[in-house]
Amino acid sequence: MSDDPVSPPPPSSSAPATPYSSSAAPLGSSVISLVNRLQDIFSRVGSHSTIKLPQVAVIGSQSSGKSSVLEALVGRDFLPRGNDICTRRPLVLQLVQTKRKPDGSDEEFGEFLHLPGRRFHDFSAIRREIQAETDREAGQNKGVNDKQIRLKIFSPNVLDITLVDLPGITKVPVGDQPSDIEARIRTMIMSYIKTPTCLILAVTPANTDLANSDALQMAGIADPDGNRTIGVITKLDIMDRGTDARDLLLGKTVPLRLGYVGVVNRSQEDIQLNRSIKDALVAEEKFFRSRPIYSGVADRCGVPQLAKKLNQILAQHIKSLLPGLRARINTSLVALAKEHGSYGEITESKAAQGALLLNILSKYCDAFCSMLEGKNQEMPTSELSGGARIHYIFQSIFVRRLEEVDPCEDLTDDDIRTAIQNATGLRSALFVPEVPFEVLIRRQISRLLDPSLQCARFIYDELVKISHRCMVTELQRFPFLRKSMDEVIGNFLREGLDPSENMIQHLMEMEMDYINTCHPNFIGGSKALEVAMQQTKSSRVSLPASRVKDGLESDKGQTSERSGKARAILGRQANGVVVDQGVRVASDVEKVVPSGNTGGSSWGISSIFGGGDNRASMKENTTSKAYSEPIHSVDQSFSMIQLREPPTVLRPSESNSEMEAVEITVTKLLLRSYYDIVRKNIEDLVPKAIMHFLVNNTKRELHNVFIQKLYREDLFEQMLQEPDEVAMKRKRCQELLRAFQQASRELEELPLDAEIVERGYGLTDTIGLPKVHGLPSSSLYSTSGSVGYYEPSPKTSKSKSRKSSHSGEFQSPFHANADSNGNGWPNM
Ligand SMILES: Nc1nc2c(ncn2[C@@H]2O[C@H](COP(=O)(O)OP(=O)(O)OP(=O)(O)O)[C@@H](O)[C@H]2O)c(=O)[nH]1
Repeated sequence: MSDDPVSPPPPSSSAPATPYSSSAAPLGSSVISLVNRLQDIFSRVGSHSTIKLPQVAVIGSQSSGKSSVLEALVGRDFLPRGNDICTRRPLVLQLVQTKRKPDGSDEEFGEFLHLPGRRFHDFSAIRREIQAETDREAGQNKGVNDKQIRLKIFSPNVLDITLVDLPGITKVPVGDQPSDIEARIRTMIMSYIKTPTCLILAVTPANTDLANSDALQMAGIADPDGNRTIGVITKLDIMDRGTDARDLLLGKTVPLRLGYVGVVNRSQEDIQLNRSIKDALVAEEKFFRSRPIYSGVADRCGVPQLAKKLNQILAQHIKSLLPGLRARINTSLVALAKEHGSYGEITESKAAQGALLLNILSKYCDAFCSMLEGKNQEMPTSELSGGARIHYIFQSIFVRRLEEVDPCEDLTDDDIRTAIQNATGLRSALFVPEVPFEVLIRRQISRLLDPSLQCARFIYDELVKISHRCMVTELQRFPFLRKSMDEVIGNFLREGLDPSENMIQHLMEMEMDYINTCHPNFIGGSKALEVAMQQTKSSRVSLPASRVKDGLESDKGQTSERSGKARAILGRQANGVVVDQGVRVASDVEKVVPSGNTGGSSWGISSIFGGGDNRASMKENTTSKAYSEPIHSVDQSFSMIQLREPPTVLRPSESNSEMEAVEITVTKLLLRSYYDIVRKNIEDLVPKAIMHFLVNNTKRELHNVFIQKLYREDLFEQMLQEPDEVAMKRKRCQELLRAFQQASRELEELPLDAEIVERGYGLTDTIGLPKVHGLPSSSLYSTSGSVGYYEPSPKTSKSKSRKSSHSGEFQSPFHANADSNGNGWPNM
C-alpha cells in the first residue's frame, strides 16, 4: 500500500479512519489544496474573473445523462432531469466548501446569483427554481438560451470547484427551437470548453454508437491533444442484451488519452420513485459487481471512480496551470502595487497636506520640463512626443512650409505691370521704380504673418497637451486639484501666447517698416538689371526662328492692314484720325476734315504712317472731296469726336516691349532676393520668440505661478479632496494587493511540494487510476483504492476502512474530506 503513490495519507489520530489510508500523500493533496487556498484568497476579494481557476464542463447529446452524472458527483439531488430536453440554459454550479459547524453538523444550502441573499436549504426547491428560471429566459416550450444560471452550493462536503451543466446537443428542432438549434448549442458549448482551464466530461450513452458521439467529436475539436477530456459512458444498464461496454471502456472503439469511466445513473423510473442518489450508488456498485465482464476494468467503472479520476486529472491539470497562474499573479501584483502607490497615503494634518501639495506641484513642474527636454522616462517609442513634437512643428512644419513659398507665385506679370504703372503715377516710367518693389515686397512679407501666428498656436496646443499628460495617474486621486492645475496652466499658457503673438506681429512690422536694400545679401538694382537684361535677351534669342518670323510677318501684316484701313479712311474722309485706344470716330458723316486744317491734323498720322505719303493722299482726297461734296459750315461739316467712357476697372496697357519685360524680370528678381532675406529672418526669429515668450517662460515660471495661485493654506483641504470612488478604489486595491501577496506566497512554497510529488508520481500514473492492492479485483468498493461515499452496508461496514468520516452519513463522491487528508478532496 505504501508504494501506491496515489493513495492518500494514513488517517491522523484526530481524524476518523477512511478507506484510503496510505503513507504517501496523493498527488492532488498539495496542488488541489493550494488551488483551494487560492480560491479562498480570491473569493475573499471576489476576483475570480481575473485569475481563471479550473472548472469542469459536462457535455453530450440531449438526454445522454449529463445532469445525472453531475448530480451523482455532487451527491445531491437538485437538477431537473427527464427524457425530454431538460438543461436549456448553461448552469454554472459553483461548489463552495464551508467550515463544518462546531457541533459537527453540516449546513448545506444553495444560492442563486439572480436571487441574492436567498438561501435554499431544500434541494428540491433549488430544482424548481432552476426550472422556473430556465422558463423565464428560454420560455416554456423547449427553447434554449445561452444566458447562464449561476448557482452556488455551500457545503462542507464539497470541493471548491466550478461545474458547468450545458444544454445537450440536439439535431431536430422541437417546440420553440430555431432551425439552427444544433449550431447554436454547439457554439455555446464550444465557448466553455475551448478555455484551457476547463476539464471536459464528454458524456455518451452506452446504448448509442460511440463513433458517432457528439460529445467526443466536440471535445476533440476543443482539446485535440486530449489532455483535459475524460470520456463518460452512461446507461451501461440499458445496453442491448448480449452487449457490454468493456471495449468502450478500454478505449478500443475510440481511443482517448485520459480514458473512459462507465457509470450507471438513476433511470427515469428511479427518479419517479424518488430513489435517492445514495441508493443509486449502491445499485451501481451491485450492477458492476454482478457483471464479471467488468471485473477486469473495475477502475473504470462507477461514479466514485469517475470522481477519483476527475480529482486526479484536475490535480495534474492544476499543476500544469500553476506556472502560468504564478506569472499572472505576479504580473497582477506589480500592477496592483503600482496602482496602490498612485492612490497615495491619507493625509490629515495641515503640515502634511501642505507638504503633499508642494510635492505634487513640484513633481508636476518637473514632469512638464522633462517632457519638453525629452527626459521623461515613459517616452513612447511609437511616436514623437513632448519637446520632439515642438521641434518637429518648428522645423518640419513651419520652416519647411515657408521654404516652399515662392514670393512671386501669386504675382502675375500683369500684376507687376499694374504695380509699376500705378507707381509711376502721372509720369511715364523712365526706369524700374523702387516704389512698386517696396509695395510688392511688403505685400509678400505680410503673408508670413499668418503661418507664424499659426505656428505659435500649434506650440501652445502642444504645451496644453503636455500639461494634460503630466502625472495623470497620480492626480486621479485629486480631481479638484487636477482641475485647478489645468486652469492655472491653461491661463498661464494663454498669457504666454499673447506676448509671443505680439512679438511675431512686431517682427513682421519691423520687416515691413524698413526695406533694407543695402542688405549684403540683397541682389541690388544694378545687378538685378544686368541679370534681367541677360535673361530677356537669351529668352528672345532662344525664341524659335519660325515664331520670330511669324511674329514679324504678322506685325507686318497688321501694319499693312492698319495702313490700308487708314488710307481708306483718309481717302474717303480726308482727315487723319488715329484709331487708337480710347478714340473713335463718331460717324462717317461727321468725320469730314476742313481742308485748311489738313496740315495741323498730322499729329497722329505721323506716328503711325510717317509724313510724305500721307500728305500726298490727303491732298488727293481733299481735291476730290471739293468736287464731290458741298462745303459745309464748321459746325455742320464736322461732327464731334467722342471719347469712350473709361471703364471702371482699367488694366495697364500692354506694350510687350523689351523694356517692360526687363522691368518685370527685375522686379521679380528683387522680390525673390529680398523675400529670401526676410524669410530667413522669420524662420529664425519666430521660433525664438515662441521659445522665449511661451515655452521657456512656462518652464521658468510655472512653479512660481502654481505656488502663487494654489499653495494657500485655506485651499489645502479643498485641493486635496479625494472623491469617494478613490477611497473605495484604494481600499479595494489594498485588499486585492493583500490577496495577491498571499497567493504569491502560497505559490512560492509550492516548488518543493511539487518536486516531491513529481518524484513519486508520473503523468501516466496521474491520469491512470491507482492500483488495487491485496484485494480481489471483484470487490470493487471494498478496496482502499475506492471511495467511501455512502453509509456502509452491514456487509462492508465490517471493514474499518469503509466508514464514512461523518458518522455513517452520506457523502458526495466529490466531497471534501478535510478530516482524511486535510485538503478538502475525496480520498483516493
Ligand atoms: N437507465 C439509465 N437511465 C439513465 C442513466 N443516465 C441517465 N438516465 C436517464 O436519462 C434521462 C436523461 O438524463 P439527464 O441526466 O437528464 O440527461 P441530460 O443529458 O442532462 O439531458 P439534457 O440536459 O436534457 O440534455 C433521464 O431520464 C435519466 O434518468 C443511466 O445510466 N441509466
